[in-house]
Amino acid sequence: MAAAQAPDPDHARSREIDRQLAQAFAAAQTECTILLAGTQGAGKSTIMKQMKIIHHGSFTDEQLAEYQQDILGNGIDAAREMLRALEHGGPAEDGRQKLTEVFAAETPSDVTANAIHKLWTDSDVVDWFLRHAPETILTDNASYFLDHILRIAAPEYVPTQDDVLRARFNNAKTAETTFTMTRFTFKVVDIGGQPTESRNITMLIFCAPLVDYKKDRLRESRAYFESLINSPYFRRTTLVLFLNKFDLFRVHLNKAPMDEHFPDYTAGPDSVKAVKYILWQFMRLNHARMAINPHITNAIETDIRNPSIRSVLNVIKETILRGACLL
Ligand SMILES: Nc1nc2c(ncn2[C@@H]2O[C@H](COP(=O)(O)OP(=O)(O)OP(=O)(O)O)[C@@H](O)[C@H]2O)c(=O)[nH]1
Ligand SMILES: [Mg+2]
Repeated sequence: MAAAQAPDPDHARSREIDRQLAQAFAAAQTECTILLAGTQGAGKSTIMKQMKIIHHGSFTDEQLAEYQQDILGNGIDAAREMLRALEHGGPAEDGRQKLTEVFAAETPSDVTANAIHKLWTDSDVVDWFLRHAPETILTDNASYFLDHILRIAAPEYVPTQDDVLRARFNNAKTAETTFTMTRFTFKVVDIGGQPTESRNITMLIFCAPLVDYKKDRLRESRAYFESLINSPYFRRTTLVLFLNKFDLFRVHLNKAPMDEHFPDYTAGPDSVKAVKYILWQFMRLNHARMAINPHITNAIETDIRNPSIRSVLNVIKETILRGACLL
């Protein structure tokens, strides 16, 4: 039987140094700054909303009520998008004409909502959109707001958490949030599409919308990613890549094959292979050879059985705390 090993004095000393460093670190830096970056519509504000929900609980009724007008605005924008889409050979010319007149005459009202609902549920319109898949023609969650237009236009309407996560707002409401864990305050700042030269950033989360594979916007997203991750300002920053909007991506893949946009892609409509290909497109820009943690995300997911953002955020917090020797 092997003799019990004597404690290694070097190891013990090393642990003690780690402990002292951790204490010094904790005393010196109790605030971690996390930057959220990405091109327009990538999902930064939505991720920030999820962080708020996870750390501060669901929105209060007062907070939800504040979003009422903006969400109705999302419904009206979605209806205008529907009209524009139907202009390209779509059916229901009379219904479209009627809705156009309502828009010209009315501020958003019951009449408007009824006219939108009537056109959106017209059987020819339903068939036409189903043939094309509404998610691929209309932006992001427009079809959700069209489905719910009567509810969100009702005078007594109070937004739900899902409505808030699916809506688009101007950045003023969600540009910064803080939450605490152990001795740390996490300050999350949405820097939008603006490159930053901030120092002492603990983590940079770059958000890339997978659905942009169909547009030049993926190129724009990659260029922004490349400039950030290779910047000397982030040499000591933990880098995270969120490949976001995976739910929409899966729908798009069936209607707009990847190889139509990337001739060298040959793995078909398999969404996992397609994501790996896009991930590779990002990773090959990592000239500075930084460690990058990629995650596939669906930022609107709140279902507890599929806690996409929640589990990713846990990994992120653990990574930060581990970096500070606190775990
Ligand atoms: N279905 C789906 N929609 C998403 C997802 N992430 C974001 N969205 C929606 O995409 C739209 C844009 O998301 P935002 O979070 O406002 O994007 P952003 O990056 O803050 O955009 P800017 O502030 O314009 O730079 C919103 O309607 C979101 O609800 C996702 O993973 N799945
Ligand atoms: Mg935003």
